[in-house]
Amino acid sequence: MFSKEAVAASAVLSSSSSSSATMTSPAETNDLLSQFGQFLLLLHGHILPRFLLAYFLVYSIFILIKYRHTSIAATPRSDLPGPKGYPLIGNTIEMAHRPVGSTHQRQMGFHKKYGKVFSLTVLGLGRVIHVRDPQVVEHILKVNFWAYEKGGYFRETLRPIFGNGIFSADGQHWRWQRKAASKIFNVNWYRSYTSTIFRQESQLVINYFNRITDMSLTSLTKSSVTNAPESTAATVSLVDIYVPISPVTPPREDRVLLDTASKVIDLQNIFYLFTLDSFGRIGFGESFGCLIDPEKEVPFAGAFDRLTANLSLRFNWPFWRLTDWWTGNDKQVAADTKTVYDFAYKVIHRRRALEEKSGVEGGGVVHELREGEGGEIGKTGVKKPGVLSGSGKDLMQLFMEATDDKGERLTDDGLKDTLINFLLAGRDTTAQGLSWMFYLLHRSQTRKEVLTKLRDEIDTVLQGGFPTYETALAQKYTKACFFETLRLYPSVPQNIRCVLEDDTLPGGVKVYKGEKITWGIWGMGRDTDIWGPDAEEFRPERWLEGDKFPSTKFVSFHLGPRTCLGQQFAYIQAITVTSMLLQKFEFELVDPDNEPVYGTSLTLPMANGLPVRVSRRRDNSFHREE
Ligand code: HEM
Repeated sequence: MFSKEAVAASAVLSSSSSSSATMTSPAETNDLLSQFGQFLLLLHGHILPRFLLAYFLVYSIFILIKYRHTSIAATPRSDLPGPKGYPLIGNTIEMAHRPVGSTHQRQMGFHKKYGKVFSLTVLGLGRVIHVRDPQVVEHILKVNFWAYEKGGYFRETLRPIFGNGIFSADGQHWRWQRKAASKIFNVNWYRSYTSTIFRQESQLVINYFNRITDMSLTSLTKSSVTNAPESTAATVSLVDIYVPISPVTPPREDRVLLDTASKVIDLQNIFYLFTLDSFGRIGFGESFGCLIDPEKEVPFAGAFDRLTANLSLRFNWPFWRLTDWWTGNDKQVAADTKTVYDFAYKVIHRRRALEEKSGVEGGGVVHELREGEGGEIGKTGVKKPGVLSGSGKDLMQLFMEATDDKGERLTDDGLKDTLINFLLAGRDTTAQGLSWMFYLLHRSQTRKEVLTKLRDEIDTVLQGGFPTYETALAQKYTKACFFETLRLYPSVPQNIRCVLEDDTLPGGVKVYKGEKITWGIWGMGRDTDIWGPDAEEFRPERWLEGDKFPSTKFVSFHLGPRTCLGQQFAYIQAITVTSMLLQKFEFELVDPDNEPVYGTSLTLPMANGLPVRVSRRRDNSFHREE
């Protein structure tokens, strides 16, 4: 049973003890010393590790018992119900488990079992309290806003994309950004600038669909736009703006035209291209050129998509450092971050050069957007085809002009973060909302009359004309369809805050500093306690009856001081493109009976896009000249 070393050690011990009783010579002393040295070596080489091993085992057993249902270093909340977790990792795996949609369903199941508040533990996050009550969510986001923050975990995990921008900022830094941005997102800007761009970009989608459906209507031909010179002038006209950032590009990996013969396109992909191009022009006056040829890949868009998908995986997976290193994903993230940053800095440096030349902040860029001449306003207040125009400053110009309380301006780094934060905020969210709306409008379970009512409203308000800021406000049913979509498929399906100081929630549950508190927007939108027995039904009428917006039970655009800055922007954009597409085309889902699978993201994409057949609208009594 004993190893050779242990026997030798005991021999050393016994020989040293027997010789200790007699006098020793120096030679014997040396011998004794060397034997003692050997003994220590053996102790170190054998017994000590055993001692350490034993200590380690006892400690591990203690840790295993202590954290038998929770993640390591998290103390469970004995006063709150919740699912038991696995030893040392708590509920980490089940909360990160794929497919993504199942996370929302699982959370909904836990609420059914444990009630409106439950707690669990997750590695990296510690104790996480899940809440489901609109009053509690309102308390966190509005009533006691200052007791909660985004916190370090959020900031560090998502740093490559958000940097110090508005999305991850807390405290004073957030306050400044919010104040500056609030001044920019106003009615005048929507009316004269963003609405015009939405219309023009929607027209490019129509041009593409016309090409697909073999119609030859193209008000902006491909050649007229790809040959346009790159714009650096202070005043930029429409044709100047349509500059593809990378004119020679490979075909897209994620294809838009899925089947040429039966005219099947991925509508979600089209909406991504539409919101990206729109944002390029609104953000810094240059289109990414995606809609000029939707079949060509735009490297920036590819890098941006991969980056957001990879970072969202990190957010849900505490072992990401290890797995990213193992799979080499960290290199991909670094390369994509560089592509995105390089692009942002290129835009900023161009503006700085213009600023220097003109002596005006940001270069004083104002975009003149022309869409044709000589029209008139119709009886309904709607502008007739071919008469629209607008002008305005882009986001970059407006942020370069903005100053903080001390009169200081944003640095290049600050501008880069701002650009990327707004791009992220404004691109995927609206594109996904639009995709889910087209899915809901055309799936087999939805009453046919919903689409009929929507078309009727579009035809009545627009009378065959183009949508404007004013018509978008008049289209109440269209807006209701969009909000109803976001209730069932919120673009931000889950949110989280860090508790900054101990607090008591409505209903009496205490939360403590350092805890995380989360609410599932996806689940709240389907909760029958909140929305009534028909909660799961797509029924836009509810927004025109009792459920008026804003309502504290609708949290898809958030609430309180950090409420979404772009909500009006988003629904005007959505109403514009929806109206222009439904004026001209009919859509048929390739799979009308099944819900699309959810993709991996911080937002709520469809994993496999939205394949639809597109054809020219047959019952159109209004014909719009183009
Ligand atoms: C369907 C479309 C959209 C939805 C559902 C949506 C939803 C949200 C949500 C839930 C938040 C809160 C995030 C948080 O603090 O945790 C938010 C914040 C924000 N959104 Fe949106 N958003 C949409 C479109 C847009 C657009 C188009 C823009 C701008 C162009 C925008 C700009 C912002 C900004 C700047 C914030 C940060 C506000 C702050 O922290 O003070 N959003 N949005």
